[in-house]
Amino acid sequence: MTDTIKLADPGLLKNRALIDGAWVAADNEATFAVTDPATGEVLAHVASLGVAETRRAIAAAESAQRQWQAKSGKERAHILHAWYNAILANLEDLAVLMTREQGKPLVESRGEIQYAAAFVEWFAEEAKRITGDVSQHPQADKRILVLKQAVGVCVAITPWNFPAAMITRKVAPALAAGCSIMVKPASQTPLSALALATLAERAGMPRGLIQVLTGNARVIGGELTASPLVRKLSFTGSTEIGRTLMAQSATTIKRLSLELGGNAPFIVFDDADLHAAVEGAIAAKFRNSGQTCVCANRILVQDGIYDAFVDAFAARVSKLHVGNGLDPLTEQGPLIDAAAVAKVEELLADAEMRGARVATGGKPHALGGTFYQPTVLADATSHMRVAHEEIFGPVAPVFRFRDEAEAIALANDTEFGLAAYVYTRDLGRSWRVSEALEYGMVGLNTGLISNEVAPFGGIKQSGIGREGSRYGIDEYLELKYICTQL
Ligand SMILES: NC(=O)C1=CN([C@@H]2O[C@H](COP(=O)(O)OP(=O)(O)OC[C@H]3O[C@@H](n4cnc5c(N)ncnc54)[C@H](OP(=O)(O)O)[C@@H]3O)[C@@H](O)[C@H]2O)C=CC1
Ligand SMILES: O=C(O)[C@H](O)CS(=O)(=O)O
Repeated sequence: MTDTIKLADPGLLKNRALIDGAWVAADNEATFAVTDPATGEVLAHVASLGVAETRRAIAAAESAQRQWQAKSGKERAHILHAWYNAILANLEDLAVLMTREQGKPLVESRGEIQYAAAFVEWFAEEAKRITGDVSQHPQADKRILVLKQAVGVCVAITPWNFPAAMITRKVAPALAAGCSIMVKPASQTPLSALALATLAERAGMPRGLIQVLTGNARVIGGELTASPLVRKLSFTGSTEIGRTLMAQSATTIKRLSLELGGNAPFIVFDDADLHAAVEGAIAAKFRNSGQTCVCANRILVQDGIYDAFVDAFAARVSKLHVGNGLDPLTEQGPLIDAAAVAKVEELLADAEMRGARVATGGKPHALGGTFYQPTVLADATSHMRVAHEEIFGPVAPVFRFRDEAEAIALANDTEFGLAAYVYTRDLGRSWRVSEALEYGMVGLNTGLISNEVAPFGGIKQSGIGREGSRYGIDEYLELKYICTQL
């Protein structure tokens, strides 16, 4: 373990996986490197588990789950609240760890830790409110009872862009429902998951209930999806991998929650508040340097306000401060890796070849590495790849539209259906457009829609199920119907 990460509590920096309450190296001692995307420094060499370790984890998960589901919701809530408090008590260390391994500005990392903790707090409360019902039977001498019971052994496979929130958004409802869960974090950002699991241990979480399996995704994922003991998979990541995991889970008919890719339209009508729309577009596009699934991927602006919007938006974007996430002035960190930069460059070249105009940015940043200039592209059209592919970087293509009908048609012209945003001050239009948009989530005059109380998720090829909110715990519960003779 290198000493490049300075934490108040060095015990939070783990490079071993967590199996059945033990911090273990791989059986063959294999490791993989975790690097700082801003500097290229190697932060840690983390255990790279294989099949045998994964099978041991599955056995431990089954045993732990049987004991855990026998506890009351109140008992489960008590431990979840302790975990919530432990996360907040170590917020600064967790934020520094995240910025080092993922690159986002420290202020965003702090925000994500609070967001991650909020899911633990929310589902600690939900744990005590799992109810069923008793109904009349068609026959007077019988009764219908409906219980909600834990799904059982669960798996979470999570992405690098939100290394803490995507863990607790799955682990918290699973534990609240009485499940056990094995987490396979992204190999680029495992340190946050390992730190969260360390805090869960300290909070009194029983051994084997949360396990963190680091290493080769295909090997570990293959074992987890093949096992009939695993009853549920919750995945956040690309649609491509979501399809793979869905297919692998079909053999054993697992329950699935899939949070996949997006292609969010950000629609600005002539009657919108221009300043609010520009600020909303900044928030929706450039959070995490554009590396979120709900980022505005296409900015659609009505003809009457188009030029004024592009000028104001480009002026604002040109002032975004790019730098190392540890620098308090930084508003835009590096992209996660060179492949992400290459993808952005490819999409930009295609757009410019097909007539887009760079209003600001458009090149790798002078800092080098994976830093990229926040970019606004004017005169974007549906003939360009940026109209149909998830950019996952700090590039905002701005498209024109004439009227409401065209805006809705353009917005819905995609296989994705995660998030959409609408800026208008017309009440009727806000209802008509929100209802017509084929998306799981709509931001009305706001560019920030994510919180623990809202049902987060998409339709079409953006996924299945909802996370957070009072609906999120149902993903980890089964209904049991009991018919009783009086
Ligand atoms: N809808 C949503 O909420 C979100 C969607 N996304 C989408 O994910 C993409 C970017 O995130 P990214 O992490 O690159 O997505 P990936 O789908 O590549 O990876 C996500 C996770 O899946 C794992 N994984 C990759 N291949 C396999 C496999 N064959 N079997 C099992 N697990 C596998 C990865 O492990 P490893 O790192 O070891 O390869 C990682 O932990 C974008 O498309 C983005 O839109 C991202 C975040 C949120
Ligand atoms: O991984 C993501 O992109 C997150 O789901 C986005 S959010 O929940 O932070 O909005």
